[in-house]
Amino acid sequence: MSHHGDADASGPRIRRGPQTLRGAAAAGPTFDQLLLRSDDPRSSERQSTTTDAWRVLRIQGEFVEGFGALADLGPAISVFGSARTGPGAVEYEQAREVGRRLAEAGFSVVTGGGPGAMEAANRGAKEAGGLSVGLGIELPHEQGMNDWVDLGVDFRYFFVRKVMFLKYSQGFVVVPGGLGTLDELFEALTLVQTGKVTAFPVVLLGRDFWGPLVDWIRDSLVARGMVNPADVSLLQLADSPEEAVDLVLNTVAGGRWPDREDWDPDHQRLTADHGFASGDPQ
Ligand SMILES: C/C(=C\CNc1ncnc2c1ncn2[C@@H]1O[C@H](COP(=O)(O)O)[C@@H](O)[C@H]1O)CO
Repeated sequence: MSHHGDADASGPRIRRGPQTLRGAAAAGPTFDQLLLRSDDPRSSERQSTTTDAWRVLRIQGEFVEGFGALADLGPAISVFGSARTGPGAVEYEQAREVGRRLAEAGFSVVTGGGPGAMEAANRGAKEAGGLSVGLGIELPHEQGMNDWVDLGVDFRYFFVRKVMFLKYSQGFVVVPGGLGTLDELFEALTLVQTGKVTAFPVVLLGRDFWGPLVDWIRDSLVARGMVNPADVSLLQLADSPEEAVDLVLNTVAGGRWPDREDWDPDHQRLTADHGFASGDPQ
């Protein structure tokens, strides 16, 4: 699907679930906006209950579709990063190289299916002959799945989509990004920290970009007792695509990362000596 020509005389194109809409047909809220609004003018208690009940079924259907589409994916790494990093930018080329190296190592590459770093990682994977996966999201005025996705699944709900990233990936490479990237990064870290998932490697590519965030976590959050020092070691910093891919794949392949034995149930956190083979995140 090309991105070109989306905005013409009839206005920008948006997607609502399986529908692609323009102009008058695109008026009105998205499914996410309807779900999350608290001031729905149409909602008597009965209508609201009925509507939400149907939404639950739609959400259920989205899980079923996602699980069905991805069940046979095999080894996969997710790449998160800015939707706004354009071709030619250093970060775009780095994400592309990450996608390429992961594919060459036999891993499927999973992204949010959008533009920027997502497109770059999908592109690298496809160029290397790997399976390039996009978990798209319905957004107002979204541009649609990028051209480099081979297996694309669209979601209406961010939270359903996040489950798919976490369920079907053995690790994460995170390239520079904004709020969406931070959301995905911290979702993964929180689930590891709280023992909701078996831990997996999280590699941050770009020491200049991510270093200050890791410093802040250690110097402020750890220093104030809000984060266990061991949790900081869940993050691994890399300077190059090669290093990022090596770190994530070494950890997946043979590294020892936290499992249930490293979980301290009394304190609801990882023990400090779990031996995560991450190297120094500083
Ligand atoms: C803003 C633009 C396009 C938005 N399209 C997106 N499509 C798919 N996934 C997206 C999109 N925007 C954000 N995401 C998800 O969040 C991460 C990037 O967000 P950030 O705020 O840019 O860091 C990314 O990993 C996606 O999963 C085009 O102008």
